[in-house]
Amino acid sequence: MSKPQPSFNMADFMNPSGGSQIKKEETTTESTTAAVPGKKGLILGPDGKPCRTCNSLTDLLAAAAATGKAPAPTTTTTTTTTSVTTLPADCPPDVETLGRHTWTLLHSITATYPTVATPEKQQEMSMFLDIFGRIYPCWFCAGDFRKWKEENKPKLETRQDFGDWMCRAHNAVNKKLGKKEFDCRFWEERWREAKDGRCG
Ligand SMILES: Cc1cc2nc3c(=O)[nH]c(=O)nc-3n(C[C@H](O)[C@H](O)[C@H](O)COP(=O)(O)OP(=O)(O)OC[C@H]3O[C@@H](n4cnc5c(N)ncnc54)[C@H](O)[C@@H]3O)c2cc1C
Repeated sequence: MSKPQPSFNMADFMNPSGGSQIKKEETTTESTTAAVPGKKGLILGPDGKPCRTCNSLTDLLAAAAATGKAPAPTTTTTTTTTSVTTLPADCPPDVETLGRHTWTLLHSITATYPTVATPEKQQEMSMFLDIFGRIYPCWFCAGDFRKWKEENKPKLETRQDFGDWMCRAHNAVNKKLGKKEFDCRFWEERWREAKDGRCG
């Protein structure tokens, strides 16, 4: 069966408005061009096409709208005070949706980790983190995660240590994106044992 042909030119997808995503230099061998610091435009994947899981929906839609291939992005007010551009639920994830769901998985893994882990469990988790850093679908996010992990060796002896380590890993990304850092004293309350009745 033949592969579907792309219905766009690469130049069509250079984002004229720049956008909010951090554009990172290539950090892995499997990645490609275009993501040069200071250069405006969508981040490309290994196939030379815009990488959906590396760009925000806002940027993807703005680029598509600029070429008349999609309507201009709309914003929706969520239950918080934040206005966000939202995807229909059956669309593939952008960098933000993928990130949000992945952090839920990663913090939930730490929250259910043994209080004191056996050497085997620690080895298993170490392998998981290595593989995660290689396969995460946003290639430059994965590269930065690997670099951070190299400089901050995973602490896998206890749940408390591992949860705190993951919280600091997440904060490194928050900091990079200019977001507020989370107070890691409260990671367990956030991801394991909510203190008030709202969470059941
Ligand atoms: C490994 C990894 C690397 C990433 N790298 C990039 C990147 O380079 N560029 C990019 O644009 N996006 C990146 N992302 C996505 C980014 O981190 C966010 O997930 C995305 O921007 C959506 O953010 P959010 O504000 O909804 O909350 P998220 O950051 O997704 O957080 C979800 C929830 O986790 C809680 N939380 C926040 N910080 C912490 C913490 N430190 N510890 C515990 N709980 C916390 C809060 O309750 C928050 O609502 C990455 C994601 C992952 C998993």
